Amino acid sequence: MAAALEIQNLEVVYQGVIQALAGISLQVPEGSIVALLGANGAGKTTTLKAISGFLPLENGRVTSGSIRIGGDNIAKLAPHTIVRRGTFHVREGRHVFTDMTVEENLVASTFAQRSPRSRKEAFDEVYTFFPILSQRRHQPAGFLSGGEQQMLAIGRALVADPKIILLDEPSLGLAPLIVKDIFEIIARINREKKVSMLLVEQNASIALKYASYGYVLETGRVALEGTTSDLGKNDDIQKLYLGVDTDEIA
Ligand SMILES: Nc1ncnc2c1ncn2[C@@H]1O[C@H](COP(=O)(O)OP(=O)(O)OP(=O)(O)O)[C@@H](O)[C@H]1O
Repeated sequence: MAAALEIQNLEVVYQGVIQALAGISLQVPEGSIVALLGANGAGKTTTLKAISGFLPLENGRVTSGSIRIGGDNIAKLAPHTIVRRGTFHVREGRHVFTDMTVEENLVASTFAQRSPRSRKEAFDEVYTFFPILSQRRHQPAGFLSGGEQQMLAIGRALVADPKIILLDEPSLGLAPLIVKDIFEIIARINREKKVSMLLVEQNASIALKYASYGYVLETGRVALEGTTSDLGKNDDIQKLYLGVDTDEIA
């Protein structure tokens, strides 16, 4: 299967000295959901920022390696060019414009729209996936619950009609039932719109459930990779990420 995203030997350095990624390689096949797991500071968010072109904003730099989207190396492109080519980064912490209404937040994403469809069509699609946003469309986004803000953050990505969405910790700080609802919709977007996803999650059990393949990062390197069904059976993953006491089971 063709790759929506292919990273080879990627190295990233912040402030000229802090090496955050020390040569990682990974692939997201077209139409798939791939999980990126790892402890705090392993380099997950840095990987997403390298793809979306955000590193220079934090004095970070790709020092070596390639990031290919649809075959083209985008490692040196500016963020607005990358998003217009179909890669949308839904950042950790539900970045929405809190003083703007739900619909104004969607309008703010139209600069990145790839398809010629009208705003109305794009917004109606968001409201079909997230009906609660339609009810709240004229309210300031700051009045939404955490779960609704996460839905809006994903809705803003949908407006752009991306080929691939980079999702950074969509479950963070949300109640388990809301997390399940949001992931069911993420899975529908992936299935129905064939949008590929690279998913960073601390919640390994949910990531392994919805992704088909996963990579585990450790201090800037890929320590382990495999299908999510294999990773779910791995002793280290069970101990470190799923809270299973494998010694006790044995
Ligand atoms: N803006 C920055 N300036 C300097 N160092 C940074 C910056 N952002 C991240 N780092 C460092 O790069 C490494 C990787 O950080 P990163 O945020 O990518 O990890 P992570 O796996 O996403 O962790 P978390 O789960 O805590 O978000 C860490 O050592 C971190 O301290």
